[in-house]
Order: sequence, then C-alpha cells, then structure tokens
Amino acid sequence: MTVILTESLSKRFPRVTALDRLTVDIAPGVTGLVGANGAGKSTLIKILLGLAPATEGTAHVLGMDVTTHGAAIRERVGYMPEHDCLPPDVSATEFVVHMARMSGLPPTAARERTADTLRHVGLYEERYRPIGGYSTGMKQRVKLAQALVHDPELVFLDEPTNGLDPVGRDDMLGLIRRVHTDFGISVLVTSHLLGELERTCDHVVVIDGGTLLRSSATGEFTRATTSLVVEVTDTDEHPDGTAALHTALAAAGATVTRDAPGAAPATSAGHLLHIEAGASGGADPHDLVRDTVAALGLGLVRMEPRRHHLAEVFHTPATATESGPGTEPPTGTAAGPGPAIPAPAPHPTPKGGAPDAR
Ligand SMILES: Nc1ncnc2c1ncn2[C@@H]1O[C@H](COP(=O)(O)OP(=O)(O)OP(=O)(O)O)[C@@H](O)[C@H]1O
Repeated sequence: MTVILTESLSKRFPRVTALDRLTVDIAPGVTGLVGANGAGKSTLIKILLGLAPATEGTAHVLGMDVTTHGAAIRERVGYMPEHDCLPPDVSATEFVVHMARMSGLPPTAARERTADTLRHVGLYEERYRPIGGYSTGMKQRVKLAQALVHDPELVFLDEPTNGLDPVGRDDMLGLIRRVHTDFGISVLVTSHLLGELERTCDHVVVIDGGTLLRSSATGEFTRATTSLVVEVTDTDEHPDGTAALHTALAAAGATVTRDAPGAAPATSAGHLLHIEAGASGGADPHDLVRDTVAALGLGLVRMEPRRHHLAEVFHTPATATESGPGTEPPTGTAAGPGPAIPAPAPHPTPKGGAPDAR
C-alpha cells in the first residue's frame, strides 16, 4: 500500500532546480523527509498538496493525482506549514474552530473536535489566550492542531521542531509519534536534523539538491553499522586498562578504535573502545571482549551495542555509498557527485517565529 508515490518528479525555477527527477514510494506510517535547507522538502510538500504545479513527472497522494485532485487531497490531508502563519490576536480555540469550519465541519462538531485536538497536543487553559503571547512551542502545537482537526488520513508536517529547545523538540517528536499510534494517521515529517528522525520515524527518505539520496526503513540505516562500546577499569598491572585492552583486541584481529568513529569530539570519551561488529575474525565480539578482559584481569564497566546515528552514516564516506536492501541509488544530481549531504546546522533556526520564550 502506498500513501505517496512520485515518479520522476521535477520542479524547476528559473535559477534553481528544486526537485530533480525524484521517485519515491511511501507506505503508511511515520516517514521522515530529511535534507539540508534548500534540499526541496517544502517544494515537494506544496506539489503533493496540489498547491504548486510540477515541471515534469507525476505524483499521487492517497491514490489521487495531484494535478487533478488537489482539493480532494487537501480534504483528506492535514498540513502544518514551516513558517509562522498564526494570527496573533485570536485564541487557539477561535483559530482552530475557524480552520475546522473551513474544512467543512458543522459548528458543534468543529468546537468539539477543536477541544479534543487542542487537549491532545497539550494546550489547556492557555487555549483561550491570544496566540500572539504564546511561546514557539505553543505555537507549533496550535499549527499541529489545525492540521489534525478535520481528522485527516495523512499529515504533512514541515519542520515541526524548528525553533524548539531540546525538551520542546522531544515533546513534539513524541506527539508526532502518537498522531500515528493513537489515531492511525500517516505522517510525513521534514527535518534538516537527521538524528531526531531516527527515533520517530519508521522510514526515512533523504534528499539533497532535489534528488533522492536514500529511502529505507530507519532500522536499515543504523543496523548495518552497529558496534560495541566497551569501558574497563585500570589495574596496578595495567595502569591504562583501555590501552591494554585495545592492544590485545587488535592483536586478536578485531577492528578497534578509541574514539567513536565519525562522532563529534564532544561525544568522544577517550576511555571508551569501539569494536566493529563482525570485524573480529568471525568470533562473536562479545565473547572476544569478555575473554580478553578476563585474561588481562581488568574490570568490565560496560559492554553495550552502540547504534550509529543517521548523521554519522551519512557523513562516513565508506558507508554512504553502500546500498542496503530497499535502497534506491541517487538519480542524476544537481549537487555534485559527493554522497554525503551537507552537515546539518547545529541548531534549528526559527525562520518564521520568535525563539522559544520558555
Ligand atoms: N518560489 C520559488 N522561486 C524560486 N526558487 C524557489 C522558490 N521556492 C523554492 N525555491 C528554491 O528551491 C530550492 C528548494 O527550496 P525548498 O523550500 O523546497 O527547500 P527546503 O528543503 O524546504 O528547505 P527549507 O527548509 O530551507 O525551506 C531552494 O533553492 C529555494 O531557494
């Protein structure tokens, strides 16, 4: 089953190719659409809603052609735009009731659905206050509520975590997950932060310069690169236990690094060893570590699998070119041959709203 299907979809502006022969097939569930700023995410959403015409190619949403069924698609799809689009002088309740009425709900149903939806997104007493006084987090919740109020089958959420602090981001990601688990609504959520989508999405589509880099289940991005993290104590015999273990494991044929491969320096603890799974000559790396630690007489503080983050997968040239099952190769690229997408910004920058006041 497919909720979104595009075939060789392109959008060319006079100076920029925003989408370049994009072919994707998205199933029900929560799907992340990842790409750096300018990758073409918002353009794709506008085409899928029937709000902007494609230059070439086809797109279907819930089985409907976007060029001929835009209005019918918008009846069954919710849309949370990226930019601040809320009127400051009305309350969340007034605004969401208005949007529900615009979607065709009768007055009583619109009021009831509004109350339920605002409660679901976590807005309570403050829903009667003017939106102008809300924090960015509260405004994002109102935008999410208006996308859900007409009970759609699918929602497009464009950068819903933009401008939120880490706690606000986690709350929003949890809400997005529940939109699917509690109501069965499929979600297409965009972000320029790869890491935040791996916890939220079943499937991730990565685009760059309007072309497809990769489309696969979230687990496939991370599973292939699992490594073990090991931490040991020092002893009188081995004052640097980590170094001793490193030497012994390497001598046994394991691929060992002292810092997290590809990790930012801030996350690299010099006393952690990373052993690549499957790189220890066929032996189970758990057994190898256990036996080696015991032979050296060290104390084992921890031994745990470490799942690489999506960002690392894309910033490690060796893994970025691997094709897992279900992976589609990049099509002709306007952004050059490099497989890695540009580094995501360290902080999401609110483009339309004020920084979170909380
Ligand atoms: N109406 C337009 N006219 C000309 N160029 C446009 C227009 N809309 C988008 N673009 C360009 O198309 C490219 C893709 O833009 P788009 O907004 O889809 O990217 P995005 O991935 O959503 O990034 P962002 O998160 O920054 O909005 C960009 O280079 C942008 O400048």
